[in-house]
Amino acid sequence: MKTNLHFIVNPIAGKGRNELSTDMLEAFFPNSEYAVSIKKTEFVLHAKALAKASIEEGAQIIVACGGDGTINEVASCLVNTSVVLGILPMGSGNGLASNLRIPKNLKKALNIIKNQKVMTIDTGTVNNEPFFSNTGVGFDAHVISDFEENTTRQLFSYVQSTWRTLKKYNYKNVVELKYNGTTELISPFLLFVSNSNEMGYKMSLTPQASLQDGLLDVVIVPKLSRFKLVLFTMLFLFKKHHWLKEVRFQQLTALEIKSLDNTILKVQCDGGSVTQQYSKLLKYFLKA
Ligand SMILES: Nc1ncnc2c1ncn2[C@@H]1O[C@H](COP(=O)(O)OP(=O)(O)OP(=O)(O)O)[C@@H](O)[C@H]1O
Repeated sequence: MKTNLHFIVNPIAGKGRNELSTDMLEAFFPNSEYAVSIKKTEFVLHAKALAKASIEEGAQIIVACGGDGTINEVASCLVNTSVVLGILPMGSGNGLASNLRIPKNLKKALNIIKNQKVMTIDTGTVNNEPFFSNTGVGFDAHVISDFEENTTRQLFSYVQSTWRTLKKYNYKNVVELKYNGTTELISPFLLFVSNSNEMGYKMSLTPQASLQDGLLDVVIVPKLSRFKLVLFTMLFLFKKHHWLKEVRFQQLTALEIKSLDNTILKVQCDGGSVTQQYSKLLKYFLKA
């Protein structure tokens, strides 16, 4: 019986203009052994609808071709199913693919799919919405929110968004955190929850995180002085932010973040979808 293999391509991810040639796919996946289907996303969340349709069409492997946002949309539909997720990194940061050591080189990445090297990874949820790489409430969410308004999706756009956010970010929010039997109040600069050891572009707030350890790695950073903010940024670039005493790390399987002043929290989930994810109470869980 032929393997039913579907590719869902986000044409605007990364540098944009992403395409897959049928000829190239046929060379890897001959018609005699595979029934290949290629679908293109046309709008935000389209990958989700296409993945659901592919499952109904009997796909056994669905390949997300894009960045962490595309992977999130496709993989969300595959959790707790027997359908296998494939990844062709075509995004900007490609954090999850990099953590999984999936090369950006198309042919090498296709070889991994062809060899059907399958592994199981942990899945996090925030208010029941799955995430696979990371999510956050705080500075990262505001950077992503600014980034979403950019027309280009490249490293320079992230740098611009980070700079703009640094200038305007304020710390009015007070939130209550509940985890591991502890409750604390914090006015956060950063509350970053990660399953993966990479955010993209080889950068990481949680280099020690593992996709298979059954734990979420959380970085908690309170409001910082301007001097400490610059220091934090410099240290982060060299993965040395743990040198600052204000930076705390936790490993956990459940976390609750509650906005105490009734402010709606801005949330980023796998580097996108900020507008879908505003809430006053966020419940995070890890499903190993
Ligand atoms: N045709 C389209 N037009 C506009 N947006 C789209 C289209 N297809 C998909 N999208 C949206 O593009 C967004 C970005 O996708 P993705 O995260 O995969 O790329 P990226 O941001 O460049 O990469 P990374 O997340 O690795 O940095 C997703 O939120 C997705 O819903």
